[in-house]
Amino acid sequence: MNEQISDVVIAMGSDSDLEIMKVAKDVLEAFEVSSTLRILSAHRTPFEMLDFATNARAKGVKVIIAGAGGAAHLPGMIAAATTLPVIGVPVSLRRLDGLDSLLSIVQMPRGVPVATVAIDNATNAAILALRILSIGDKKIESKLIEYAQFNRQTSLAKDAQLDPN
Ligand SMILES: Nc1c(C(=O)O)ncn1[C@@H]1O[C@H](COP(=O)(O)O)[C@@H](O)[C@H]1O
Repeated sequence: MNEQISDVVIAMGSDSDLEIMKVAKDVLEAFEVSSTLRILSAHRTPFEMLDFATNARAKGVKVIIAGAGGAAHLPGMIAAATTLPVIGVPVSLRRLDGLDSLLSIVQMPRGVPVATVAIDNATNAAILALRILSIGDKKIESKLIEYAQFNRQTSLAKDAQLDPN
């Protein structure tokens, strides 16, 4: 088991989610924030998943990103066992196109929130994690401002190219 812990842990239900979830790690890396990838499943490794969620805060984790597909109970079960913020990524599978994952993650009962991003949108999960971390970190805050400026400039350039007249 990987015991190395960063501010952000990116958990996923299976290695088949890795291609989608790895994007969150790449985005965090671009902001110079390290993260730890874990395969944890509420269904297949319930005891390890609960052990992780129960002890995450004490180990220094600040935000948990959790992605899963299908009957995607992982983000909600992690949220049930920690008071840390949990960001859920619905991963799309071949059948049902991710709608099952989305509904499994987003429809949490009152009192146990999972901040759910769009289907397969691990980028937004990372950006939201960075926004949470930026509350206590000026360096991340200024990088987020730069990122928004970059997106603005990119969009303005596309607008200008569309019809230069
Ligand atoms: N939804 C969950 C959970 C869970 O919620 O605990 N554990 C695995 N899975 C999901 O099962 C899908 C298929 O997994 P396999 O490809 O390993 O059969 C994956 O998208 C995974 O997230």
